[in-house]
Amino acid sequence: MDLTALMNSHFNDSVLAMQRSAEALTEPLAAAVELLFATLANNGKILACGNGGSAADAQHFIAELVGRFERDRLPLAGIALNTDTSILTAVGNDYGFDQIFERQISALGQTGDILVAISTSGNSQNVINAIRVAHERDMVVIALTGKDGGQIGQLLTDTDIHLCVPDDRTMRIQEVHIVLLHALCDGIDALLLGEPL
Ligand SMILES: O=C(CO)[C@@H](O)[C@H](O)[C@H](O)[C@H](O)COP(=O)(O)O
Ligand SMILES: [Zn+2]
Repeated sequence: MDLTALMNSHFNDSVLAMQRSAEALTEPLAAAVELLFATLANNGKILACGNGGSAADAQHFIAELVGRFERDRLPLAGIALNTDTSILTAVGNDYGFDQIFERQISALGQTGDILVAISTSGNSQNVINAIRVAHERDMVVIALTGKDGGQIGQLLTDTDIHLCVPDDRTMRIQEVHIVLLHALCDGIDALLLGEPL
């Protein structure tokens, strides 16, 4: 086993995934910034969810809205739906794991809010259910997926934004997702505060 070659392949593969994503996703990413900014300016809020590494990404993104990204600014309205262990265990235990996000959207989501739905496969049932309920609330969805977009890709409407990473490996997709989420934060700050540093 040539571990050095294996480790090196991760850097090379990640660069390739970034390059392919830059070509495919720069325009919808800019549209997503405008949508998020308009929502926040209209007193809407951002709800985000995902499983596993994508749960970490969702809470990372929301922390940078509520706290800050690179520069001081007003706090922005966002909630990560995968962070409250009491809600997750109660809803998971009483209603099922597939409902852990949709129930929170039923409780908190309003027309004019945005759901940021993160799933590398596009096939996580609890994220699919979250999108269905968000649509029932007339919320717009920004979906971060990968592979072929999975069932989530089929579920999105023309008013939603689909950021589907053109790669098949979960880790590569997640690596691009974190760049997308940081770019969204930077874009929001640029519209709020002016040119980035
Ligand atoms: O972080 C990783 C793999 O890199 C895992 O924890 C991964 O997020 C989990 O297997 C998730 O359950 C995958 O869900 P999804 O991205 O397909 O919606
Ligand atoms: Zn991981």
